[in-house]
Amino acid sequence: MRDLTVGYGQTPVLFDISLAVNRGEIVCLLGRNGVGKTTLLRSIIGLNQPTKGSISFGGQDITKAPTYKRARQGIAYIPQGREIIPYLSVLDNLKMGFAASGKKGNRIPSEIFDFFPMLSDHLSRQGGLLSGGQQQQLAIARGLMCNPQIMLLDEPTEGIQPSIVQEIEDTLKRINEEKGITVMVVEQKIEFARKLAQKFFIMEKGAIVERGSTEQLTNDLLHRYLAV
Ligand SMILES: Nc1ncnc2c1ncn2[C@@H]1O[C@H](COP(=O)(O)OP(=O)(O)OP(=O)(O)O)[C@@H](O)[C@H]1O
Repeated sequence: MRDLTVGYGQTPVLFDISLAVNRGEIVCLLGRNGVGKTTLLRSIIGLNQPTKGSISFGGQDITKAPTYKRARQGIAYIPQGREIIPYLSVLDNLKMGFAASGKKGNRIPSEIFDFFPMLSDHLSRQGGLLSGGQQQQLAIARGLMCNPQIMLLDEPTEGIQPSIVQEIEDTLKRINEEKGITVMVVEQKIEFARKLAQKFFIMEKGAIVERGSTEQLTNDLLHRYLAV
């Protein structure tokens, strides 16, 4: 991403953001509420359009590509709040991944149940009847159905009980290691982000103000940019 400037109407929200994520990395994006983290992820998948700057993915300029093409090129977006379709079954929620990837298919690959064994016990249940943690796992699994190269996750641990947070951390690590999928995660839970990611970016007022490897994520930085 180079010099990306994005706004809502006339109001700019992201200012000249430049950042790079290498293939196979896990990176986290941190910052207080309202600094622009969600807008940044939405810009990568094409739900917000920049007024300036560019985004390239796998060497291709995707700045003007529509969202569905970005999904087909290998970008999966797992939004804040998960956006499971509540009245569809777990199975049908998963099958939506076929539509997003542009590939025809009817059978859910077994690896989905290998990463998320819980789902196989609930395939015929309505998605909206799952717990928050189970819905989050379903949302990640639905993203994985698109066979992505990168997964963008917006606060995957929000409102989720600690045991499931640990499961999500372990599964994301496995997905990264076993499938080589790059992961970019927006997080408020610092310990989760620290354990999961190798690199961090901190945002403040629509700009990246600090970046580095997670070992460099000192308490001083956390206090300065994340304490409320
Ligand atoms: N649809 C919208 N229309 C107008 N302004 C918006 C819209 N969505 C977000 N904003 C504004 O853009 C700014 C950045 O919001 P954004 O949701 O990207 O921040 P965030 O860091 O993800 O916050 P949070 O941690 O609360 O999710 C905020 O000032 C917000 O009020």
